[in-house]
Amino acid sequence: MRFVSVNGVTLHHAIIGDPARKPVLVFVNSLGTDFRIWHDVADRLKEAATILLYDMRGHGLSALGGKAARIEDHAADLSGLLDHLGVEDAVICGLSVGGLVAQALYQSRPDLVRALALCATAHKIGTPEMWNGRIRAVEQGGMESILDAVMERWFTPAFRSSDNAAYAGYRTMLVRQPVAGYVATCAAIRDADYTAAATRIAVPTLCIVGDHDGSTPPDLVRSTAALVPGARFEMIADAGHIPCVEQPEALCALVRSFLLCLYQEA
Ligand SMILES: O=C(O)CCC(=O)CC(=O)O
Repeated sequence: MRFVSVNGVTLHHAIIGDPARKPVLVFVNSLGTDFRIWHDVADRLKEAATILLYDMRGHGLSALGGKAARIEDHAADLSGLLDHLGVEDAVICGLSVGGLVAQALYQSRPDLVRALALCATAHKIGTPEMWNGRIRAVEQGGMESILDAVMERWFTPAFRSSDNAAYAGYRTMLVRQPVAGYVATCAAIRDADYTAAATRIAVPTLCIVGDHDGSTPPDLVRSTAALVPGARFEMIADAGHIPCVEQPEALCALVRSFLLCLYQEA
């Protein structure tokens, strides 16, 4: 467990392996989660890559930061963290809003990005009306008020069984995220549109989605892949919005073969 101050924000992160060793694989969490969602994936991929995990500001043990952060501010946090660690070229795997941050990082600091693994994410997520409604609900009723609806988008019915302890754990993860961090990140997603930027991505890109994803459905992720020149699209069976939790083995197989192609070519 490590902490560093970047752009005046304390970021909680963890490194598995030596950051000087390639490839470095960075995982960026989704809205309402923290880097523990990557545990099963990191464990499986630690032989293939050095792994960097961090909590986006306003989530997990990272600080909220002093102002309403846009996706570009989150990308600046990530570039600051990579600069601090001396990582010069990394594969960025971002889940949902984490994938928006990955796209923003590529826009602002393409020198840091060897490739993109865009997981359950898109060039644009949701509508302003949807995000404003979500923000209002959380401000008025707290995280509990959205819990059941979020879980239906995140996980398949099979995972949402009452005797699944992991399901209970991820419910707790969501309700324990700070309201201020959650709301600020909803606003950042609402205001982000990488449609034009996606057409200018010139690094290898893998777009992945779960077949039961209720937050960024397969057709949306497929349309993002179609915007990015040469991007590959893959769908994982029996997974909702958080395939790193529900189907870590399938996700790892895709990421492992992506890494293999990248570093064999180099
Ligand atoms: O997961 C994200 O980062 C944003 C997409 C979303 O709305 C997730 C959810 O359904 O709560």
